[in-house]
Amino acid sequence: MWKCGCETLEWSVTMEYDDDEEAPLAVEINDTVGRNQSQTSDDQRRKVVEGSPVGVTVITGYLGAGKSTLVNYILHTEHGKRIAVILNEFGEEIGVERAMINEGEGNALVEEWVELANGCVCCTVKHSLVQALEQLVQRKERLDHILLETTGLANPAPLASVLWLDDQLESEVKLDSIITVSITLMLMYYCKCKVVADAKNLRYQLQRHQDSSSFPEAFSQIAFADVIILNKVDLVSPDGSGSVIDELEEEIHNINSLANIIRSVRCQVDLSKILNCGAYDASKANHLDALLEENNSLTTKDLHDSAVRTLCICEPRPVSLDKVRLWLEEILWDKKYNMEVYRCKGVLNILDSDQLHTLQITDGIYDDCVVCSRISVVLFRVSWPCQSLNEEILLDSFRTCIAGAC
Ligand SMILES: Nc1nc2c(ncn2[C@@H]2O[C@H](COP(=O)(O)OP(=O)(O)OP(=O)(O)O)[C@@H](O)[C@H]2O)c(=O)[nH]1
Repeated sequence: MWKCGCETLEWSVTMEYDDDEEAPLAVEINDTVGRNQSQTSDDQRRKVVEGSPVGVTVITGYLGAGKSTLVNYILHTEHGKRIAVILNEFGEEIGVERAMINEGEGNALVEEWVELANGCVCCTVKHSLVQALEQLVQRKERLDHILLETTGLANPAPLASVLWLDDQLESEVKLDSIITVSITLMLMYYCKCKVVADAKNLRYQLQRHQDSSSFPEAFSQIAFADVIILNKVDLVSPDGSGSVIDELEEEIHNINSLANIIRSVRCQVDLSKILNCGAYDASKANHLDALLEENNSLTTKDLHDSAVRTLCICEPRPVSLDKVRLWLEEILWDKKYNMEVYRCKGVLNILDSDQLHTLQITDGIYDDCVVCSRISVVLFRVSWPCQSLNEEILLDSFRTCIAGAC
């Protein structure tokens, strides 16, 4: 991790994975939120505490696929479960993910939040994940389920081995399922070649990954999934049907014949199909063993697409929303600085506004919305192929968004 700060503008660029692990941040316990949601009787609760381990659902999916949208949907849906959420981010943009999940009406009903920053949960902060799980299971009488949202670049294999094979943990937590959220219409920037991965191109992209020895994220996320949510079908066909999507499903099944594929818009899926799946019973052991074997030879570097880099800009001074929009327009659509941005998300501290603004850009589609009150720091996350990265230009140009700046 390379970091630079000046008096008024702090920023950091994640150049490569940091070996130094940090303990999980702020395990926060909310005594009231979610309580009245539980419909489990005391007897049932005792049984849970004494007997069954807490189920963990791992939510993976490429950058911007809809992982937070899914977590958000689960947390805002009536299911009577008391859920803890573990969030993982590459950089220091802790708070951005959580703001995205709390988007919409009211706060999400969460028993506990654990935030794992400064690295990817599948490699550099794997140990922190184990610590976080250990802390959570100590309070398992308060919990029915744990959701683990990974970064968009996480490879599920190391997580599967931690959750499924760790003897220390296996009596207390249990891998319930790995859910991969896939973007039906996807823009991929991969090395020097730009691939528009609509249904047709996704096949090319997957084939490419299948043939490569590096077994990168998008492919492994599909290979390891128990459930694949084929999200954003609205961007391909209005009613989520059609031969293009059928073919795409077929391709996915060629990679992972066991996965259950669910088409969705905004991850609105039947929760009974994704929670308490018990996907890792004995019958799946051989399949998982084979996949884990395939991943064993990989190093940390192999786990990730080295063409993707992340920049996080933190600015404590309020910014002008109009100027931010203009700034983004120039970068994303006018290509003023000749950069190819794949994903951008942020929380904005807007001048004279006591509301929290989030912004989201995936595949060139812009979303901004007001979610709730008060924020003191602006956070951005931008990922793009490293050959076009120019941090200084981005940072300098972002300064023009500060309210009052010329
Ligand atoms: N059109 C459309 N947009 C969607 C759908 N699902 C999610 N989105 C939008 O896609 C953007 C990214 O969604 P997120 O849930 O933040 O994606 P993510 O996978 O958590 O993103 P990262 O954590 O950055 O990898 C947001 O602007 C969502 O509102 C969908 O089904 N259709």
